[in-house]
Amino acid sequence: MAASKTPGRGAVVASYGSDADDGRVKHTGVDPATDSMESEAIQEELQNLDVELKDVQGQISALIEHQDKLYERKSELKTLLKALAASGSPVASSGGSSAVENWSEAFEWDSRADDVRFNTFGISTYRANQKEIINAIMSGRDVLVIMAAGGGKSLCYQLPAILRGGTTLVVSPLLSLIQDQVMGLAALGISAYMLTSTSGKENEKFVYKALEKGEDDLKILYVTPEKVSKSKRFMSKLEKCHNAGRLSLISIDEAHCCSQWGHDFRPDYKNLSILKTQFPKVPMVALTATATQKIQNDLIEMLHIPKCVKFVSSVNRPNLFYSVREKSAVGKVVVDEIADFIRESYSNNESGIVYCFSRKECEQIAGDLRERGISADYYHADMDVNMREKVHMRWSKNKLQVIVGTVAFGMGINKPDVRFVIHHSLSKSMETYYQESGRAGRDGLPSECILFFRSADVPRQSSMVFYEYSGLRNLYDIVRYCQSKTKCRRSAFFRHFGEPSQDCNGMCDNCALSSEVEEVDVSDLAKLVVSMVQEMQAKDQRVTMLQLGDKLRNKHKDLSAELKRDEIEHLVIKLIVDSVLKEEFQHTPYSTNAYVTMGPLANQLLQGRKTIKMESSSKQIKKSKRSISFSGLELKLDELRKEISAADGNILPHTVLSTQQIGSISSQKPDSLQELEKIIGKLKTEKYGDRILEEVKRHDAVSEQLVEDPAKGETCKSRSRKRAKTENEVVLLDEEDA
Ligand SMILES: Nc1ncnc2c1ncn2[C@@H]1O[C@H](COP(=O)(O)OP(=O)(O)OP(=O)(O)O)[C@@H](O)[C@H]1O
Ligand SMILES: [Mg+2]
Repeated sequence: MAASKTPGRGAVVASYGSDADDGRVKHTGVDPATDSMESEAIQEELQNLDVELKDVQGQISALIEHQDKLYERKSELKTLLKALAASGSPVASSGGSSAVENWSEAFEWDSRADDVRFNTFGISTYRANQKEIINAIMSGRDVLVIMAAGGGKSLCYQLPAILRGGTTLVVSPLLSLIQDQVMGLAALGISAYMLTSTSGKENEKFVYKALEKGEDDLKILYVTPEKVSKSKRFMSKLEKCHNAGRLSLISIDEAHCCSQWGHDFRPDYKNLSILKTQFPKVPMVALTATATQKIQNDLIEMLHIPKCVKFVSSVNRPNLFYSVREKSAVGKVVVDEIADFIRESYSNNESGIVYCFSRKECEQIAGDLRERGISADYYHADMDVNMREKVHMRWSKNKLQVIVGTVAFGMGINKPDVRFVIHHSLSKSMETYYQESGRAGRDGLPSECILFFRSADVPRQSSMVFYEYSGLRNLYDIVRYCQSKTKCRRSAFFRHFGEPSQDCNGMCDNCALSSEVEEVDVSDLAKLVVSMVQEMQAKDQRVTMLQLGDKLRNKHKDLSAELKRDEIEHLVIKLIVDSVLKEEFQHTPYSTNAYVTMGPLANQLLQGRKTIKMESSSKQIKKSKRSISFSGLELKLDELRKEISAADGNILPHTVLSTQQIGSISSQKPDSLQELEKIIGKLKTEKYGDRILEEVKRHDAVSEQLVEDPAKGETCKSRSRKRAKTENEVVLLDEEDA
C-alpha cells in the first residue's frame, strides 16, 4: 500500500503530547520551529492521503466499470439461454410469444414462393432462416430480423411483397441503397418505385395515383424515413391505399437506425412508430444486420411491435477470412504491401474496398495505388454528391477495382462480390469493424478482411470518440482484438454480440497460421514507462504517447538500442487498455490532443502487485491465396455480364449473373435452355439464355481444340487446377495446396 511509504505518519503522532486528561490534544510548549515542521508534516500527509484516495477511487471506478461489463455480459448470456431453450437452435430463435410456433412446416403458399424464388429471383435454395421469416410474414405476423450483412434480408420482404398482392412499403435510410434496390428489382421485372427527395414530378404523380386508385401496378414502394415523418401528402395517400385494403406489408430496412444506441442513429427513424399506430393490422418486418439485445428491445418498443416474431441469425460470416497485419510506420511500405496483396491475390480486377481514417488519407492512398498500377479512386463526405455517385457507379459496374473510402462509404453498399476489405487504420469499435469488413463476400463466396494495425493510430481514433457513449471502451475492445496474436478473431465477434462461439475452421490468421507465440513478462519496462508518466504528472507536464516513447529512450539510453519506438508504443497502448495508464484529452483550436496519464491500476503495477505480459510471435504471413479467381469459361461469362450491363445502362453485372451462378454454369456446362433454366431460373434464361449458351459452346469448342493440342492448354489447365469446386459452390484452396 502507498501508506507504508507515507513519510512522517508516525513522526507526526509522536510530536504531539497528550498530557491533558480531557483527552484533547494539546501543544506542550514546543518552540515555533518545531511547530512549523509539524504543520509541514501534516500538510505532506494530507497530500499523500489525497494521492492515495485518488488511487483508490480510480481502482473503484475501474472495478465498477468491470462490474458493469460483467452484468451486461450476464444479461446477454441469460437472454441467449432463454432463446436457446425456446428454439433448440443456437443460431435461430423466435422470440416473444411465438416460441412454440413452427415456421418451417408446410404452408399453403410454399409452391408459389418456390416458383417466385427460383424463376423470378434466380435463387436456387433458401439460406438460413429465410423460409421461416417469409412464412411468418405471410402469416400476417410482425417480424424482427437480425441477420448478418449479406445474409439475404431483402428476399425476406421482397418475396412476400410479390406473394401478398397489393403494395409493400419499404423504408430505407439511404438514397443510394434505394436506387440500387429499385434498379435490381426492375431488372427482374418487378414493379418497384421510389419516392425520395430526388424523385421527379412524373414519378411522384404515378406513385400517388397508384397508391390512391390502385389502378397501376405498384408492388414495392421504397421511401426514405423523412417521407413518413414529414410529408403529410404522402401519408394521406398511403392511408387511402390502406383503406382500400391494398397496403399489404411494411418493411423497415436497416432498422438499427431507430435506436440511438445503434451505430447509425437517424432521428427520422424515431417517427416510424406512426406506421404501426396508423396501420395496426398491416404486418411489419424490421430488418438489421446487427443489434445487441439492448438495441433489439429498443427497436421493438419504438416500432410498436411487442408481439413480433424474432429471428436472430448468427453473426458468423464463415466465408470471410479475418486477419490483422502489423502496419509499418513508413506510409510507403504500407501502400506497397496493400498493392502487392491486391496484385497477387486479385489480378482479375475483383472488387475491393480500402478504408482510411481521413479524407486526405483516402485521396493520398488512392493516388498511391494508382501509381502502382491499381485501378483505384477515392470516396468521402467532402466530395460533391455527383462525383461520389460517379465513383460508386464505376465501381459497381466493375470499371473501377478499388474504392478508397472513409466511413462515409458505408451503408449504401450493396455490391455482393466485394472480394476484399482492407482497413488502412483501425475502426472505432468492434461493431463498426464488423459492419465495414462485412461488406466483403455478401454473395457468400470466400473473401478477405485485413486490418493494418499500428499503436500510433489509437490516439488518432481515441481523440475522435472519447466523448461518445462508451466511445473509449468500444475502441479499446477493437485494440485488444488487434493486439492479440493467439485468440480467434471470430470469437471476438461472438463475444461482442453475445453469441456462443462457433468453429472458425481456420478462417482467421490466428487459427490458420501456426506460429510460435511467447508470453513475455514486461512488467519492469512497464514500470519505467509508468514512473516516467508519474514524474511528468508531478511536474504538471503533459505527455503524448509519441513524446513518452522519445523521452523514455532518451532517459534510458541503455535500453534504446534494443527498444524500438513501435514496441514502446505497443506497450503504452497495452497499459492504456489494461487501465494502468489512461488517456486524457485537451482541445486546441485545431485539434484534440490525447495525453497519457496515470490510470487506476498504475500504483498496483508500481508496487509489484500487477504484472504485464505481452505476446510476441514469429508469425509470418504465409503467401497463400484465399481468393477465388475466374478462369476459362468463368472469365468469359464475367465479360458477358459486364457487356450486357454496359449495353443496358440500368442493370448491374451481378444482377445479370451472380458470381455463384457463373460458377454453377461453368461446372455444369448446360447445353440447352432447359438445362440452363434449372440453374438460373426462367426469367434470366429468357433474357440472356441464348448468349450464355453461345459462350458455353464457344468455350467447349476451344477446349476440345486444346485437348487435341495439349501444349496450348497448359496455362488454362494449370489455372483451373487451382480451384476445386463442388456442384454449386466454390471451395477455398490455398495456392500452395493446389
Ligand atoms: N438464398 C440465397 N441464395 C443465394 N444468394 C442469395 C440468397 N439470398 C440472397 N442472396 C444474395 O445475397 C446477396 C446479399 O443479399 P441482401 O442484399 O439481401 O443482403 P442483406 O442481408 O440485406 O445484407 P446487408 O445487411 O448488407 O444489407 C444478394 O446478392 C442476394 O441476391
Ligand atoms: Mg440489406
